[in-house]
Amino acid sequence: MADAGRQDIWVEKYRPETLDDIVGHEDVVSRLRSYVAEDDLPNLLFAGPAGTGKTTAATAIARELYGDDWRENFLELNASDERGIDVVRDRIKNFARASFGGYDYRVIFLDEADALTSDAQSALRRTMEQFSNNVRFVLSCNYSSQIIDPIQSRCAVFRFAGLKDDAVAERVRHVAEAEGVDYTEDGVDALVYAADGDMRRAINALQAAAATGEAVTEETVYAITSTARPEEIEEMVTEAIDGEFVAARATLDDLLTERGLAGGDIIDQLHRSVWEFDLAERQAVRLMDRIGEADYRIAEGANEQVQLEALLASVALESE
Ligand SMILES: Nc1ncnc2c1ncn2[C@@H]1O[C@H](COP(=O)(O)OP(=O)(O)OP(=O)(O)O)[C@@H](O)[C@H]1O
Repeated sequence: MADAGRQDIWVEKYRPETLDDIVGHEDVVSRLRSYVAEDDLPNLLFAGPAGTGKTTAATAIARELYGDDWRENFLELNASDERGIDVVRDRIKNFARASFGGYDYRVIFLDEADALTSDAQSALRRTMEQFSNNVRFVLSCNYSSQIIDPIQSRCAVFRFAGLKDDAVAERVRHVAEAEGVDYTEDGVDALVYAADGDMRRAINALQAAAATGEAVTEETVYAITSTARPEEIEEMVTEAIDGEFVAARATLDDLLTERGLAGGDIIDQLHRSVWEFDLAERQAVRLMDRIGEADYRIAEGANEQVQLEALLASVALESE
């Protein structure tokens, strides 16, 4: 039953089962494949943004090492589990001590390892040492810099970069075709743009767009994902650069209030597009500087609308 439910979710249904099916990350996959071939797995640290295949790679390794027995020999834990490091440690201990069905070691995948405090990471390091004979750890995090050195030095570190647009597009087409979804090419482009390298986001958006019962087009995708079209962002910036602050502010207001976009997402989109706009280099550099400032202030809790308006105002003032 539970499995049938998971199959309704396309990101699960189309999660690659083997290392070969993982899209992108060719170097990472080939190094992982050689560990599996030699049945000699070190502890691993996977670092990179969400939805790029870290969990998928860990489960693919387990499937390849243990075949049909993979579920009994693979434990997935989330480090940010609110019950804390003690519960995580207890579960690791129980799993590592249970009897082994003929394998030398089991694999524990610890997601969001960077959510652990340094004290909790030190405790984890001791646990890793305690079970180094019969457990291999795969730790997953967004930023390896958040992982304490003694853990990093005990792991082979792999970087999962955001996925390339071509890779996302290809996979999205594959899923759409397998599900018999009608789509347009501009719909795929919009999915790729909205996903920004995150395959989970692309496939989830595809499923949500397909659920409308209409063809997956640019319009449906931008509406569903609360993403501004690149042209809208460019229009807003161009207005500011031309000194038309009132018009730029109205475009911003429309994105925030009518379309319901989050200020942080607009900053991200601006950041991605700066070098694609038709701007003189000096203007692009100035804009980048303002984006950095607004991003920092928003992250510190400042009002998003005020920060974005201030960004546009400073660009508009420079045009004079
Ligand atoms: N490289 C990839 N190739 C094919 N599909 C992928 C890839 N990366 C992600 N996916 C798809 O996106 C879904 C989510 O990926 P996964 O759980 O591996 O992400 P993650 O990197 O572990 O993210 P998080 O850090 O949020 O846990 C998968 O179920 C799969 O459908």
